[in-house]
Amino acid sequence: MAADWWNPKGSSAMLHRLNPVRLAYLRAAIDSHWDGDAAGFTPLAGKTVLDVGCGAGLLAEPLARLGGQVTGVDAAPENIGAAAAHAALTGLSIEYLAGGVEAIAGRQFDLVTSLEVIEHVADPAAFVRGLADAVAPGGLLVVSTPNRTALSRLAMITVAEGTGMIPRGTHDWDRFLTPPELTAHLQAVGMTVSPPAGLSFSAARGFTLSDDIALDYFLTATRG
Ligand SMILES: C[S@@+](CC[C@H](N)C(=O)[O-])C[C@H]1O[C@@H](n2cnc3c(N)ncnc32)[C@H](O)[C@@H]1O
Ligand SMILES: [Mg+2]
Repeated sequence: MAADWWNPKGSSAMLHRLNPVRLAYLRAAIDSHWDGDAAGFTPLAGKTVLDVGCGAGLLAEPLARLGGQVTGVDAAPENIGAAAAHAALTGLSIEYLAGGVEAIAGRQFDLVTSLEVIEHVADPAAFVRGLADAVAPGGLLVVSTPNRTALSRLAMITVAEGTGMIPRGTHDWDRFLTPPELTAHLQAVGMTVSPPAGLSFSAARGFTLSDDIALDYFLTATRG
């Protein structure tokens, strides 16, 4: 699967389709948190960024293009191999490390992202603690994940896995966290959490940012 990551029609097709929408969300979160200029090209200039569960770098690369000094970590070494190979092709300087968040060994970052990862981890409370510990004072954490609803079961398991849009067995619906559950995990480690933003899908418009959090959502949290 590692080599297939950057194929927009391959097994990560869904993540490719999510990318424009989640970059728009991240851009707005970055500009609002650091009071940036929404028209600037490099809102992350001078900022360190950690992307946890980076896969082959689908998000890490655009974050580097926004000016961030980006580190990506992923539990699967073959994904890190694919990520490093792709960054070399595109000429981007990104630090990639295999492992969980512990791979960064106590370092802290201005922006920490972990999109579509926590639904795959065995111990979400411990994972959230690791994310929070990696956020520098004054920093920002952005997480996205599927909600645990009848809609997410239908769309992501029955339809997406049933038709092969997402590889079968990718998701365990019972592990999905609702926004209140994920918010509670973040608050338990001292983070201040903003209300969730929805990532919804319609046949006519594809993926869009919306108030509808039934399918998938973002949470933004700050230290303090
Ligand atoms: C669905 S992919 C998302 C990739 C990327 N964040 C994106 O949205 O394009 C989930 C990734 O999380 C990684 N992963 C799962 N559990 C992890 C953990 N505990 N620490 C770091 N990476 C993890 C997997 O290897 C996989 O690459
Ligand atoms: Mg997932």
